[in-house]
Amino acid sequence: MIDISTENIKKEYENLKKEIQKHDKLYYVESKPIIDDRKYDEMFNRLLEIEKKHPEIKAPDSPSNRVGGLKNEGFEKVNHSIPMLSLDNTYSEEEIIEFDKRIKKNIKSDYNYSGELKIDGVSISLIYESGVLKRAITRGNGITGEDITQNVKTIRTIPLKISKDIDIEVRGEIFMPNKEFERINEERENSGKDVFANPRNSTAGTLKLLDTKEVAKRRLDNFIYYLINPEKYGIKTQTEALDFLKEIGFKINKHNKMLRDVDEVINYWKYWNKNRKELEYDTDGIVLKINDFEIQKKLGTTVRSPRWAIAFKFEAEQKETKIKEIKLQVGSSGIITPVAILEPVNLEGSTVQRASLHNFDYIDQRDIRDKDYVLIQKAGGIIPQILEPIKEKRTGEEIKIHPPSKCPICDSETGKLDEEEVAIRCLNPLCPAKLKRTLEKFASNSGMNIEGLGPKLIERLFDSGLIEDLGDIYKLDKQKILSLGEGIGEKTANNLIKQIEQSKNRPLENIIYAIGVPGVGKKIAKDLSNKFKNIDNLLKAAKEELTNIDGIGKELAESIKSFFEEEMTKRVLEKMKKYGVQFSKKEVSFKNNVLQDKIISQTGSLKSMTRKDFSDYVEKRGGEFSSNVTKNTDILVIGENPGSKLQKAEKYGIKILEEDDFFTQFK
Ligand SMILES: NC(=O)c1ccc[n+]([C@@H]2O[C@H](COP(=O)([O-])OP(=O)(O)OC[C@H]3O[C@@H](n4cnc5c(N)ncnc54)[C@H](O)[C@@H]3O)[C@@H](O)[C@H]2O)c1
Ligand SMILES: [Zn+2]
Repeated sequence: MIDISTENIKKEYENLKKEIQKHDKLYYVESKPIIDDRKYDEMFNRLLEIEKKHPEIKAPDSPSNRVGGLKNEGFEKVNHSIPMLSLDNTYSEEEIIEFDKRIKKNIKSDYNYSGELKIDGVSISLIYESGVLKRAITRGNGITGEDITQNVKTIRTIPLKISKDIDIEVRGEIFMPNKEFERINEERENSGKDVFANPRNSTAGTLKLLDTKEVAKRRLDNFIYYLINPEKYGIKTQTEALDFLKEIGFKINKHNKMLRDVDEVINYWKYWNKNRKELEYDTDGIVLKINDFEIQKKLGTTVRSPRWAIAFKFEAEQKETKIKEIKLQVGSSGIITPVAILEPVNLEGSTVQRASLHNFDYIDQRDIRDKDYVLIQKAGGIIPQILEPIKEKRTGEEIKIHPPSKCPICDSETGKLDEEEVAIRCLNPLCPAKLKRTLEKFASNSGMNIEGLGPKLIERLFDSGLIEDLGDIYKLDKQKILSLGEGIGEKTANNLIKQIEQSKNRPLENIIYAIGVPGVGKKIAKDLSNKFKNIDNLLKAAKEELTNIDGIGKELAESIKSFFEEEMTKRVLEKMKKYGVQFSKKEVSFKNNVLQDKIISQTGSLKSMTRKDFSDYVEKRGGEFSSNVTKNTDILVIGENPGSKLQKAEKYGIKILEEDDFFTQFK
């Protein structure tokens, strides 16, 4: 006879296992989860429950055998000195009380807890030899991790050297502050890339980057919370260990607290459950650790997690609301972003009435439809996010959202710039939506800096037909401006004309930024200006000349070239030229040209000046500063801890000079 209930359990188990494996991959490998942690934890706990009751059906490849963590090609695999474990977790007070009871039963002596915030980041092991940081390893599968030392060295709050010349291994969490998370996601959305679901995924994604320079640009931070082999330093408790770590130079979370009993634990949890949004980083619970290391040892660990610690997760507030409408917004680069307009609800202290749906893949993966009831939450405690539709509430009136084939503003064809992009764009270069936004950028401080030409006025100039492209700004005269009527007097008109006149002499880098070349921000605009000196050279630039510039890859080079090849760009530039806009870099004559026409690069940190000052130093003497080493580099200057540029320079046979020698030779 077949036992139906066992068969059913088996089926449930297999499905759960597959489902968890799928989400593990999305979460750990791709940093792109599509369900929230609570849902994941529910599935995982159910899996554990089944395995406990029916050990005979436990699969050898069960997710419960692995600790999980980030895995990626391209980094060296390293074994951990002792395993890096996960933590058991719970969402309920009862289970915390249970946990404490279990401890009490097993331990006869007095004990207390170290209460710590559970920082939602990526765990890291740091190895110091004679006080110097030698290695930084990810958790990986808990036994073997990956060496990401170069990336970790870019984090300013991780000491490269500690205050004692000792051998030591410590562990902690690398995280991305919420502000930085917001900034990066905004940048990604604007350039057509997929966004990160939360700061933790953004941290994981960043640490996996193969380009260390790119990592350095994202301001990661850290807290250290473990000391390996504390007895070596005569340390007996977790609280002492934290003090010691702080003393020798590590960053420790200042909200850690010694807790004497389960009531204090629950109060600590309650306090932070309520107040965590005041923190500038994301936390997803508290971690309780038995304070005394002797007791920790007695309790021991399982393959997955220590028995002397537990994570008590916060309630991420989730609310239900209804999508009133899905609006399509067109940005300055033509990217079409779907935005959900919601029935207003209060979520963690503020009213939420809209949430970006980011792109059409996001909608598709979660099957979100117009008029759906949806579950919302704040990512990193700040940005409202639609988690999932509540399918049970569907009435049949919900409308599936498809990527538009026509631009909602100008009705032109839409498409992708390249296969890897998730974003859909309006392909019409004259699209009014793009143009209004481009005009705003054009007039902004970093662009042509035309004070008084703000979004409202742009809108009016545009709607009245006075401006059809960027060049038309220079055709404006007082008469035309006054013809806009209401609210615009002599004074405003005169002032605007004066501002427009002055803008004709802005530096070349401002112009390059202002005309809105897709993917060209302030920094690249500056590099282009330094390299090409005038717009005609830039128009003629070969792709290789562009990719030689730091930060310009093949794709960007292509998009720059195709921008300048467009008829519309040429027409606009012609028009601007005709009306007297200056398109050359103003050459300053140097008294001292010791570095004339030389390309100088630098690696390692200099004693005497910052990188920025060094680059100015070089430029003031007629040279060109380049942040990477190519065959064309003339001199590489090396400071402390030189990086891989040194090997590159050696390979190309480039002249290498120590800092002091360089400054004596090229005063
Ligand atoms: N949404 C999804 O699709 C999905 C998929 C896989 C995993 N997950 C999430 O990932 C979790 C599993 O990841 P995990 O194994 O890192 O477990 P975890 O994040 O629940 O807890 C363990 C980790 O907490 C961190 N931590 C932060 N502060 C700490 C402190 N003060 N002391 C000690 N540790 C501290 C450490 O990195 C430690 O490894 C799951 O609980 C789930 O929420 C989600
Ligand atoms: Zn359009």
